Amino acid sequence: MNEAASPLGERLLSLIARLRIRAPSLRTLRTDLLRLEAPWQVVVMTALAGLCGTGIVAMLNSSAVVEGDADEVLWHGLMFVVLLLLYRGLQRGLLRRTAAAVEAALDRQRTAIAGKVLRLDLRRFETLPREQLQGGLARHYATISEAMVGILTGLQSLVLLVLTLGYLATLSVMAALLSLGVFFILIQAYLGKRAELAQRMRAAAAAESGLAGALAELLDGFKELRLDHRKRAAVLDAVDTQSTRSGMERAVTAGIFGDVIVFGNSMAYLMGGAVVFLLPILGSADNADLPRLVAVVLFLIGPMGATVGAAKQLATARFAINALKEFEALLDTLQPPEGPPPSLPPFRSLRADGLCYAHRPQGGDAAYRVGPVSFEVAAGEVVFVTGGNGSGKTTALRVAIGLYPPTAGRLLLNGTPVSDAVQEGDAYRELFGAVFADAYLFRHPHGLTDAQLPRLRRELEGFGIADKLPADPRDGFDPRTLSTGQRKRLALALALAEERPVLVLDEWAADQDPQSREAFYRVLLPRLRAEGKAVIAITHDDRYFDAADRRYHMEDGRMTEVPAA
Ligand SMILES: Nc1ncnc2c1ncn2[C@@H]1O[C@H](COP(=O)(O)OP(=O)(O)OP(=O)(O)O)[C@@H](O)[C@H]1O
Repeated sequence: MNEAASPLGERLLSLIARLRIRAPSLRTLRTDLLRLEAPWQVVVMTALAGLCGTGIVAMLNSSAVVEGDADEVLWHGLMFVVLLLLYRGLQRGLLRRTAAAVEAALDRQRTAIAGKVLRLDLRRFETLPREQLQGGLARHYATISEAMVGILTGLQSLVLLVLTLGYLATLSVMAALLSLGVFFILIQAYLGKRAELAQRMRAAAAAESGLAGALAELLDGFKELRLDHRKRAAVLDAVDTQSTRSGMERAVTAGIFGDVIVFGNSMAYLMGGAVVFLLPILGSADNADLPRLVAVVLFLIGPMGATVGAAKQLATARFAINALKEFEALLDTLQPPEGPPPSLPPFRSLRADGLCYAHRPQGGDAAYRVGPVSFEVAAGEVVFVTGGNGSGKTTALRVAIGLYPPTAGRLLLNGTPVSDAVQEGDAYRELFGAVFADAYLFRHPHGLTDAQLPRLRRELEGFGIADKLPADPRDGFDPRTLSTGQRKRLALALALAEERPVLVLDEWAADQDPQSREAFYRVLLPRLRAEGKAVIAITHDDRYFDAADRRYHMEDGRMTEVPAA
């Protein structure tokens, strides 16, 4: 579609992000318009719609209608119908076109941000708060979409307001000046509340994040909560506290907006009052003109209300657009350098030589250190990594397979040191097929080629779970319909089907029944060895330590080689 190539949506979003309501002066108005680079199609259509709207008022209010000249009335009536149709067509076109363009821009923005999140390395990804990720990938877009129609209608109303004021000036300059004065008072009232509004919106966003955290506990811990009424009460209490806080913040924000809107409405009536009661005193209008002037002023009330009402949507959308911008800027600072994808020689061996790594919370001291870690594995070898809970096995392997960057030491591939650029590249990480202890299963066999599907089927049959998946796994499956052990089998079958030279397994057999565990150590591992795979397996199964060619033991983050059996 045309929209995809057009930057209209992006320009509208940028316009909204930068749109500031401030005390108007000709100088700021001019620089604003230049800086905003408002898309000309939208400007032209808005101006035309505004002209039509003003024309409608002029027709309704023409002296001919007031004086009852039949021919003129007919002519003005026809003009009225034409203008009304035009006005409706332009408004509809404008709303549809701009809404579609903004949605397309939001779609592109979300895809770009998701791409940037996916390029992050694991260490940096883990530093991003969950709420910020949810906002940057989902919540803010909905907020902007919902605010869009109100903002666009408000912008149209503002143009209509200005043009109708111009029309009013042709009837009575003093009446137009009085109305303009009232409008300025209204803008000043909004400006007086702006700082408080911004502060309240930030507080509401923080409260919303707290609520999202409490709700995540309610959903993720549902099973545990079903078993314990005290836990349920505690979680409900947390949800209630956060929900009340969030609701209060929103109510205060709505109250401030409400004040502005109510003030705006009364100001609009004040405009009518000023014209009726002040103009004759100021001697600027004949009493005969007053009904026409009042009619125009009353007509201004609608657009004025819509313009003031749009201020809330504008502030909300601006807040969300700026939050997205900040999130994207943060992602940009965390992006790894783009290097040419290095091609690697066929895998023969991998050696870790004194690798070290420190878990470091953002800006803080190292929370936990792993290292030095040294081990070796070659094609056709099985090595085990053993050690107590928290001794650093998982972390050590994450460093070795390129998920965490080492702070010291080096990796050697086929005896050649692996450069930082290679270690950070996809080609290095794609040497490894992995089943993590908390393996995540996608609903489709992403990444598997057609040629790899027959192997997947064979492995699924070998694990006795072929009937749990559709005949063609590309049709998708629901991992929740599998037991814990079956999920691990599916994860291993998928990893085997990928045919990567090194297989990394984190306590894979821990969830398996005794027969499957026996088959894993006595049948599968020898088969993989015979296929020429290198296998690195973390295990606590001391009964089967003899199934490895070598065993490395970890204690307090340090790794040493010990006899396999
Ligand atoms: N993201 C993190 N930030 C800070 N510390 C962490 C992080 N991940 C792990 N740790 C710490 O690193 C240490 C090693 O964890 P690791 O998961 O590597 O242990 P493990 O030997 O695999 O344990 P287990 O056998 O229980 O799986 C633990 O003390 C853990 O608290």
